Amino acid sequence: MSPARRILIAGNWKMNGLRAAKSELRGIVAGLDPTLQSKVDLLVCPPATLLAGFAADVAGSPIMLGGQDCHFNASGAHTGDISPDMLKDAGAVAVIVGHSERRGDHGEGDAVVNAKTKAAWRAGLLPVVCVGETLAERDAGDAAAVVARQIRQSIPEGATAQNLVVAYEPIWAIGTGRTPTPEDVAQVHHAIRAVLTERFAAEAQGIRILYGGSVKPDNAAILLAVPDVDGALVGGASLKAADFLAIARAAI
Ligand SMILES: O=C[C@H](O)COP(=O)(O)O
Repeated sequence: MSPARRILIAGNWKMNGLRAAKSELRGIVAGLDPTLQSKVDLLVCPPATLLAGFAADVAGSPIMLGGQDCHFNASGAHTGDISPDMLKDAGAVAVIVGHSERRGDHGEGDAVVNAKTKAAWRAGLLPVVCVGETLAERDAGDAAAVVARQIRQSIPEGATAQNLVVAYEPIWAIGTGRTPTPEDVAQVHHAIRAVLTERFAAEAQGIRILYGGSVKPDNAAILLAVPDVDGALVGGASLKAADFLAIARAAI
């Protein structure tokens, strides 16, 4: 973790959470302390149905809200979709794009992720662009190459340290309790930094690269200490305020 890059701990609630889950959000806000606030950025990405209702609860706190996906258009005839402008209007400052569950469940390829990233920028949102390899790709020794290709194709020209976050999420580690070794994480994050540098020169040094995939309170410190890991994208463990805060505290 470079001192120039602030740690970001992001929670992706995925398709979990009814209005009563607001108690967990309030628990996160209540659990903040000055040390945590001074060293770590915290982002909560609830389902879109909860965003607007959560905005009042984070007002005045440093907790940021984000969407989990967006359309690449600002408005129009796209039944069931949500635009980045709508997310912003509901209180989001960021949006996850290219999550492997979107890529897998909805057939979203790198070109679509690229368009969504541009759309997020147009709306003034910070995109968190997800990349990651399948187990077969890892077993074939292709993890770094797959991720490098996704970085080249999913991220448009114009990325800067301020307008982009990358999340490396090996698909086989998501929700499985399995994680790569710290050495494996370091190797892929180094490869990501190298491609970002090739494309965005000095800006790449400031772009945060998060690790995601079965991050829990008991493994967070080890994963967050890996070079070039600038934070975490947390799924299951972000649903409980105590676990999310424990992961954030493990970063400092
Ligand atoms: O976006 C979050 C990731 O997919 C990780 O999910 P997980 O922490 O439940 O493995």
